[in-house]
Amino acid sequence: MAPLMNRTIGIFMEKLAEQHRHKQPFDIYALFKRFTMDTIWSCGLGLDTDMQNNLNDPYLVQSQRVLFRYDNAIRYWLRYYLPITQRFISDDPVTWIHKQAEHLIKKRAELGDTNRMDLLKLMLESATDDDFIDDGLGSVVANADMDIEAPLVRQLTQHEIVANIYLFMVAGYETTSAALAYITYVLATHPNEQRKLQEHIDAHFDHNVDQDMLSYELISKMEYLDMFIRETLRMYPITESVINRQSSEEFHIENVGTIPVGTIILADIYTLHFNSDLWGPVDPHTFYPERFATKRHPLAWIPFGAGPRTCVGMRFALMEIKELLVRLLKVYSIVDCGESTQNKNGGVEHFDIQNNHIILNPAGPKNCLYDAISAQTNISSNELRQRAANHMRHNADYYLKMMPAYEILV
Ligand code: HEM
Repeated sequence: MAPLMNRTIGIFMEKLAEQHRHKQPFDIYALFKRFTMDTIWSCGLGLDTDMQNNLNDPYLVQSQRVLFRYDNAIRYWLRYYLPITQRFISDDPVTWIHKQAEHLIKKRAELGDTNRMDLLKLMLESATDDDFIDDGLGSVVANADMDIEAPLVRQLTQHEIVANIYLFMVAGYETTSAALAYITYVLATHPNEQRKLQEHIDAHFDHNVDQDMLSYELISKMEYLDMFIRETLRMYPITESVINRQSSEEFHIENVGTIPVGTIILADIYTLHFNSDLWGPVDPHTFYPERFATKRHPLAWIPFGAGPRTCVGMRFALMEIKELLVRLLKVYSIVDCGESTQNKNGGVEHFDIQNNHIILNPAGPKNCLYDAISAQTNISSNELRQRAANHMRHNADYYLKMMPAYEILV
């Protein structure tokens, strides 16, 4: 997969260089989104897309529409209740992607064995021609005799491969680009930590020799880089409402009460990630990557979830983020353009960290999360921030008591 990712990172660096030539602040989050979409289609699904150059790329357009839920809901409603509108309304994006996925599988099968190592190839290698596999694992009813992990011999039907292609696209695009945006935000607002990270990268990299991707082995040895990303995801977890489970049996928690069967339990990730007992002695509100050098509770950090249903793309996402950051920070520095953009004399010289520096508009929490939700609802982003803060306060005590139960459940 490395050469495939190298290609999309290469294009990203070209786009960055183009922006750099303008010497103007810009929104790097938009570039991250195109980069992650390009990477997931290319490394995961075997297409040589060029979404970073071509904003009209149909895969980019349709994939982004999938994520715009209200648009889809209205489309569905119209097509269902007013069939006459079907002629005028284009296919919904989900169907479009499913059709493309079927086409991709067929094309790959016709090509036979190729050298291209991507997710699709791995899935096809474990495919079966059967339409349905009755292994009992599709059942939602808990079964004491059932293994938690699927047996290794388990094969994938064509339908499952199509569904997985779709799932990877949805799960792997916005998450990773938002993570990159938060990291950029932290870099811009913590110049000392940024310098430290750049020195760390320089120490592992020979600038004169290494132009391409770092090997998996080398990048795995870069501990500070790893801690930097983990600390960012601790403070800015992307998917705070995704990690939930349903209790399959009744259980009791001291000082809380009895939790009935079927209760949906949502992990309150903010409370967990900002708990000073779990993350001290340095204040959890301080950005301090070195806190990861100390061994913590195994469930204290869960931006990718936990247990058998943990994020399957975690390693991929971390690798993608690391490779991109190494390339980016080798050449550029990220500069907060908040006040400096207001300065008519230019703030560039002021932040002379490396020879080749750039002002980027860091897409921080403001840009990434609340504004995106706000755009899809009628709730202002300030109101959403307020609600999130209240939610965190309200849940703090309760969640702490829930922790041991959560440990059992995952
Ligand atoms: C920074 C990036 C990412 C974050 C923060 C993230 C986070 C998560 C979280 C919290 C879950 C739910 C886990 C649970 O309930 O315990 C999840 C599930 C999942 N993620 Fe990710 N993810 C990221 C990147 C990716 C990527 C790049 C892919 C695909 C290549 C991916 C594919 C999936 C899939 C398929 C699931 C469902 C797993 C299952 O239910 O068995 N994710 N992710």
